[in-house]
Amino acid sequence: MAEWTECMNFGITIARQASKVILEAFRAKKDVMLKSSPADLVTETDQRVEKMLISRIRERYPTHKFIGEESVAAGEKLELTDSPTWIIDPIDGTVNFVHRFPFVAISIAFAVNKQTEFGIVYSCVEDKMYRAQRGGGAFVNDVPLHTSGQEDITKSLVVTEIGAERDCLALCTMTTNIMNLLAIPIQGIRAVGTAAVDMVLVATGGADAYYHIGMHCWDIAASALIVTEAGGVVLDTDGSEFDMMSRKVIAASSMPVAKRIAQVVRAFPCTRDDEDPARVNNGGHCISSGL
Ligand SMILES: O=P(O)(O)OC[C@@]1(O)O[C@H](CO)[C@@H](O)[C@@H]1O
Ligand SMILES: [Mg+2]
Ligand SMILES: [Mg+2]
Repeated sequence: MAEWTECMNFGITIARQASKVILEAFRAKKDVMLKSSPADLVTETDQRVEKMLISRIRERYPTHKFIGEESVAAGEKLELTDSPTWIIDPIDGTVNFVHRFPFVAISIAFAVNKQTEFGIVYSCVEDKMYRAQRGGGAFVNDVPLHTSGQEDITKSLVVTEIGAERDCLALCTMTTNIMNLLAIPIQGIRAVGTAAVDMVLVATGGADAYYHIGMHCWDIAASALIVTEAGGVVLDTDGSEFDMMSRKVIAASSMPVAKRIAQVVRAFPCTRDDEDPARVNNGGHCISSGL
């Protein structure tokens, strides 16, 4: 664990440097481009920040590998090997960034032998640096994090997102999931607009669970470790073992809450992140039957 502390501290330093670029652009006029749907946005700042992060890391660690959201969008192969790999979302919450909705995060995970060794989520506008090292606990601005420990779904506040999909199957599936959870009943549904921040809210105890279908490994690899190091549970939406490439996740305060959500939530068909992009419709989004 201590072996990668120096890497994590470097990641925190460059996340703070990148945040300055994001916050300066946050207030400026933006040129917005579309990716896989009218709600899947990217800006020049996303691309510039990712290039900046990768070049600074590559300069210091020339043998390390990268999985970056915007590099993959530009055609780079998404492959997690046993090599030390930085998994980066330069701006998680680009729709928020474009609208100046004040929740945008830089998400940086670091994996070796396909196991996440540390995760960093920097919520830039809030100036909250969430971090965790495997086996070392989870922190926000150096204050220890603990989940709520809530075991009763009827006393739970659940975070999710509608995501960028706009086809009927995805929208029907996601709204039905929300309706079925509310009918249990749970005490509320919230959506921040960034999967990384949604998930670290579970680590803070401010939310009791987060679930989503359709996000990518770069959105959640860092926050998944932050949740487990804060005493939480991270599973696939079907209740099986979490796999950052599956594009389906439940993060919860406890196993009973996680399992209860897995009983209720249904997923729409989603190609894995590490599947051949040629098999994927909509340029990387989930395949739907187009009902
Ligand atoms: O594209 P971005 O900004 O990096 O990611 C935005 C995001 O957090 O929003 C969606 C939920 O609305 C998730 O699928 C995705 O993780
Ligand atoms: Mg993202
Ligand atoms: Mg992003």
